[in-house]
Amino acid sequence: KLTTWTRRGVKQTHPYTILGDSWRNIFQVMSIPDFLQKVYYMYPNTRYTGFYQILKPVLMIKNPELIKQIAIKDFDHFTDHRSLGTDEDFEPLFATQLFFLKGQRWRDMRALLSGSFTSSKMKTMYGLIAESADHFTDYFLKQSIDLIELDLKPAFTRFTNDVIASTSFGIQVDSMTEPDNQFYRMGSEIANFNNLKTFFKIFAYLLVPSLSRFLNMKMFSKESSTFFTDIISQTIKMREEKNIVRPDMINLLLEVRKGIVKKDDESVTDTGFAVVEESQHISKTPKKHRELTDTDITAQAIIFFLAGFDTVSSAMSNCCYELAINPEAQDKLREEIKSVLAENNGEISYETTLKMEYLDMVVSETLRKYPGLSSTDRICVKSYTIEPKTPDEEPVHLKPGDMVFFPNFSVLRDPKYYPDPDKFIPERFSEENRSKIVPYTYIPFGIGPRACIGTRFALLEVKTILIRLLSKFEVVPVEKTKIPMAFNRSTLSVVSDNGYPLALKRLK
Ligand code: HEM
Repeated sequence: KLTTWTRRGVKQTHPYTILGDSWRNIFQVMSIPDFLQKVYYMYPNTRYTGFYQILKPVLMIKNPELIKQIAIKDFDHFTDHRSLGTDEDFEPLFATQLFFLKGQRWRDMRALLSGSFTSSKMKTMYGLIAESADHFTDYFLKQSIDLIELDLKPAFTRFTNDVIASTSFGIQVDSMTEPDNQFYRMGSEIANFNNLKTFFKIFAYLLVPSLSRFLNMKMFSKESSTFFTDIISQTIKMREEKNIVRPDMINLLLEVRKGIVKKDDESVTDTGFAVVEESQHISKTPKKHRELTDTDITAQAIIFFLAGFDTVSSAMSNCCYELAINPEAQDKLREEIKSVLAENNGEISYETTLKMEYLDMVVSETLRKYPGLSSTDRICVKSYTIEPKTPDEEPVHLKPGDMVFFPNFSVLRDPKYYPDPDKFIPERFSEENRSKIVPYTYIPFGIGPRACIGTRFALLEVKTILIRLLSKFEVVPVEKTKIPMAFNRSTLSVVSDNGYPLALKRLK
């Protein structure tokens, strides 16, 4: 019987012996957000609840102050994410990605990469994002029909694919007009964690890593690893031989490798309320421990792809879904877009994008209702005790290897922090209301030194596409649009189970 948490004095779920609580997700009886809600509300007045991911005991931390304590104040005890069993000598392209690196290796890499995600670096890359957004909008503008019915998610996925191809791999593709291009095919293959084969690979890694190694079961196919490695190494070679400078991520990483540190222009406006500032932990880490190899650069370009492909297209889709079913919010946003553009001679630039306050409120509220990842984990790396705060709590002793879990989705939908949590209310994030948000409850990008590194990039992409789309089209619901949304049961992200059937209505 799985009773680890009961024995440690923690209230726990009622798991099955072999699959723990995961049977609901394995057999897709329940979506992950719905499962989180079930555990979160099982013992309403507790700060934490124990549950089991297959056989692994996991402690769900529900209280925002305790989340802060673990993720920020006592971060040194919880520096890592759960590993998927692969390690550097077995599959370097997977294991050296920032998300999976551990301890000092993670700190060094994060410190090296963080300088590439500042506001002024985003401003430099804005032109590339805007170019892909123009191709995307032109594709629809060229169609001579007034009402284009489509599933918006696959369309946005093609857009985010093209942005990462351009900004992280240095190549230009237009996946709307060339739907079968090789980059999109290979990218979709590595980013698809929902197929049965990948599911069993992950299952095997978690249960018997040695068997996975023995059977040489790698996360990426040989074809896709070779494809991405070749693109990066050819691009690096060409840039070094011909002294080519392109305002993209590869260029920034090559500068890091050469030790070129360009001073950031701190006057550049930031991309939005949801930005997570880089932590002091990271800025204090020495910048140059180990040189970035070509494999390191490829692995990071791949994680930017994996982390930014589905999350960003989901945010765009969820936002358009909400705007379609809340037409007054859509009209208000379009008014703002039109008036800021009129004040700036119709020019859409990095600066004009960030002048749009209601746009920022709409995006912040979208990420509150639909955080890209419904939860995130931390592994205890140094023994730790959660001291009791109430008479019914006992000290909870955590040892290295124990796993804690932040239910981002449930915190962001908790009526204690966000009244009427299922309603889409951008005004929660107006200048005057922001200060009322309870600290450490706005966590769509995670929290602490290990939070998302790409927050600015993600917000800029979402805003860039929304401005273009909404200035030319109205997004409207169609018969198949499901209200309210039911969540997809096979993914960690917070997305609809019947896609995003909507229509783009050309503005007169
Ligand atoms: C709306 C879009 C996005 C959402 C909602 C999102 C959310 C997240 C979350 C929740 C985490 C885990 C944080 C934690 O454990 O506390 C994360 C990590 C990460 N994200 Fe994002 N993300 C988004 C877009 C992006 C983009 C565009 C990039 C890169 C260009 C990116 C790169 C990363 C990386 C590298 C990590 C691992 C950081 C580390 O372990 O140090 N993400 N993201």
